[in-house]
Amino acid sequence: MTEQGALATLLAGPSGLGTSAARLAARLTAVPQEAPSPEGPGLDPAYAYRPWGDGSAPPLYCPVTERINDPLAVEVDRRLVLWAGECGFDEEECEQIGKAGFGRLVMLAHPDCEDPERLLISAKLNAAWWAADDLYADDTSLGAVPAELPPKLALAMAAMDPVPSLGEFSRDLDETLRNDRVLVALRSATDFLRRSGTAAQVQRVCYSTFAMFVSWTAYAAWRHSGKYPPAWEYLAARQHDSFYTSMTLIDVLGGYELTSNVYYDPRVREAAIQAGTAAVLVNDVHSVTKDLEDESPPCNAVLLIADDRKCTIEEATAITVELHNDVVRDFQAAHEKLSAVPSVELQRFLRGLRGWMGGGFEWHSTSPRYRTKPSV
Ligand SMILES: CC(C)=CCC/C(C)=C(\C)COP(=O)(O)OP(=O)(O)O
Repeated sequence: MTEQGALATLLAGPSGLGTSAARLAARLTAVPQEAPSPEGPGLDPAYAYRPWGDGSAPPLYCPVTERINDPLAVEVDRRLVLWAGECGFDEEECEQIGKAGFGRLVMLAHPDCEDPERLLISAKLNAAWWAADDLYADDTSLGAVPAELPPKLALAMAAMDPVPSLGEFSRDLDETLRNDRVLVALRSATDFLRRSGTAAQVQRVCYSTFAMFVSWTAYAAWRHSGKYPPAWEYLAARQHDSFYTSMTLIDVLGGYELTSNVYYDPRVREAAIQAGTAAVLVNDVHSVTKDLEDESPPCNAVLLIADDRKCTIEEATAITVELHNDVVRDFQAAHEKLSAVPSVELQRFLRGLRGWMGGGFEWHSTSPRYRTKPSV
């Protein structure tokens, strides 16, 4: 099969109702594959076993970090904090946003973007998502109340994806959208994305955010009832509440577009969800101490596995690391398979997913947000 044929095969998809998944799978396996490396996938120099935390847990198998440019991170964070103030966050909140280093996160996670203003697209959206996550969903000390979350998220959707006017019924909505700093941030960040992204890219960001919100409401129900779920159920929700949402911006920041039919091709989507899930498991292993400090701890893979298996946090951490490492290996294999497809945009995007994981690891390892408080 020619390389053009491989792309056509990838994009052709099933041809009608009743076409079985097996037929699609057969087509995809027809994509010519590179001979597997005799050393095995683990020795790809783009990946490494990376120690993390205090070094006592097993290392995370993770892509290496492609770029560390501290002056660029400082500049993105400077612009981000100014924007946060314009959205209505107070001085202390702006300081917290600056300290967390969401600008540094995007510098690390989008190695193919040099422009601080373009990086700001991702920095603003990530900061706005985290503000909603902390203030509405997770952090009891910041006023998050599980029973109040769903209606807040409905308004968050209206902020990102403006609804047409309904005359007098829009007045209160408009006022609320102007006066709540989280909603202002979500609206402003999405408007900023609209200046550079195509309609399809913007809507893709909105809808993946809304899917993430559904998972947040599941966590809220579990916290409200005090009936925490088994780990498998949490992980099913976590796959739609992952850094996949942040990764929807990879091509926007790279200055190209992965067209929707390629972006949503099941093979590409699977690889993207694997990357997002792996990256968010890195978040869960780094968040354990922070989450345990909450009087009603948010859901976290390590804590739920410990509860399920009646094991220690250390044992549950090791299980979570192993799960993460398997997901990364699955992503690596998917990337290798798709590397035969002759699409410059697809290849850049897949590399972008890998780069995001490598940057996300570095950020979690260094952000004060996940630094455990020194014991006194
Ligand atoms: C908030 C955001 C950037 C969304 C994408 C990834 C995601 C859902 C999170 C990192 C939020 O998860 P979590 O609440 O566990 O994060 P923290 O541990 O509070 O940083």
